[in-house]
Amino acid sequence: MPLNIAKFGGTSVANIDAMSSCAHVVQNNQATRVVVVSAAAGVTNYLVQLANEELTAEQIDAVIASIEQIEFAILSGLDSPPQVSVKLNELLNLLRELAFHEEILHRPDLKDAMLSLGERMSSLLFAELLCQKGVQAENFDARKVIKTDSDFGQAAPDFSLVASQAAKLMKPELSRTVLVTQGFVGSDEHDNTTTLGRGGSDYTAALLAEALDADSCEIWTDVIGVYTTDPRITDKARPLPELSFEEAAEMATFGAKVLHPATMVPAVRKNIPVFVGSSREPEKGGTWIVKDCKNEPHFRALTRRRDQVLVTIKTPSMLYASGFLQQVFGILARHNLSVDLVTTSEIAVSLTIDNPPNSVRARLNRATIEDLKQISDVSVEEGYDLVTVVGNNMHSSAGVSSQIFESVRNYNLRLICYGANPHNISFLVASNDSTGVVKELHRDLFEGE
Ligand SMILES: Nc1ncnc2c1ncn2[C@@H]1O[C@H](COP(=O)(O)OP(=O)(O)O)[C@@H](O)[C@H]1O
Ligand SMILES: N[C@@H](CC(=O)OP(=O)(O)O)C(=O)O
Repeated sequence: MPLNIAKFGGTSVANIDAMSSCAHVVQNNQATRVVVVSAAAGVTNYLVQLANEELTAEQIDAVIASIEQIEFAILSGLDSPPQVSVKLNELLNLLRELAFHEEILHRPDLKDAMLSLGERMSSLLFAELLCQKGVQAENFDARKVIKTDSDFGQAAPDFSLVASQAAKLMKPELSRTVLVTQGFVGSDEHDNTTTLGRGGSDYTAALLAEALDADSCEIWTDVIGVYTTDPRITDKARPLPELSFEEAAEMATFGAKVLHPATMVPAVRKNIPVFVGSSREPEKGGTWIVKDCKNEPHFRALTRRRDQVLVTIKTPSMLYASGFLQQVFGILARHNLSVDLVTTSEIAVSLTIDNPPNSVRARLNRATIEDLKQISDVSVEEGYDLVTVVGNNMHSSAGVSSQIFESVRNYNLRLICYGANPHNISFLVASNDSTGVVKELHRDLFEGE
């Protein structure tokens, strides 16, 4: 019997109507035996607020009330037995306890316990909805299987442990019941709750697909596939029927929010096709992400990643010196920052760092800058976005770069990264320009066909 893992994102489980569409999707595919759900849309943002912001008691109450409103609205749409509302209230009590915990702003373990609650509530409610629709389904605690390190907020899974736990605890159940589990959530060796980073439910689905040797992994969301660019940027964007693993990984890494950047890693390891489609309009089909595509166009898609910070580190002692870059990257690694673009000159190195709001962990912080200042002059510029052209053989084909640069000739490109791999060309532009840059590129590279 083939096995499919279906993941439903936040907008797909935002309310009872959206959840009902997801239930249909599950019912229509007998192979779907594992369902991964995200928190209802908006809930994780509220939880991040409670975990990271200094709020008054009234403000905390107001945020909790907003979460309760979302969860109770779903509950009221269910014809649910009393034990579901008892369990939901237990989770909400835990939320209240953590929100008012005096150490919540300083303890990453408590933050992750809090952040997990959105997924724990939605999986409870979705499992119940499936049962009411006549599907034999059970809520399953992902923390028993998604074993990770203790890097709270961005925990890394231990693949072999995930595989052995899934084989032991999930596989034997699948002939009996559909398991509805939480995306984004795991646990470390001491059974502390961990989370995989924002958007991490896609990653959970791919990890379980790998661990359970699934035949496919479906990512159900609010768009009918992966588009040539974010359809919110231009209504000319069009869905792609097919993408390669490499192209999808580049798109995810460089900002296509529809997929978490790590999603493709387990899929590639086991060559598992990944489908992206809309849970509201499943009949419209979607994008299949596969190992080998029928064609490999130079230009496949455009992505934009917002909230980039440009850090320039400048020191005359870099001239003819060795070991300076090592020092810089050592400091960034100590502060857990990952760098995207890097350019160097004789006495300066510029690099970009992701600095999104609503991140689980503070990204660029004062302490990092202070440490960098110990070895050099540092300037920090905010207000940039990274625009990336994703495609194939871009570094080895004549005319590719001239087409791109001709298209954006009226914009100031602050930093360009070209040819580090054959699948992308990236440049940093002022945030105010990025919509225009993507639209122009889209028109010139994708709308003439
Ligand atoms: N290339 C792209 N193709 C499709 N959607 C994209 C792309 N880039 C960004 N997106 C955005 O990703 C959104 C879906 O991701 P997300 O909001 O995280 O969904 P979910 O809550 O289902 O996980 C879409 O609504 C769309 O605006
Ligand atoms: N709820 C988590 C994990 C996630 O993947 O959500 P979504 O599938 O809605 O992007 C978040 O908001 O980050």
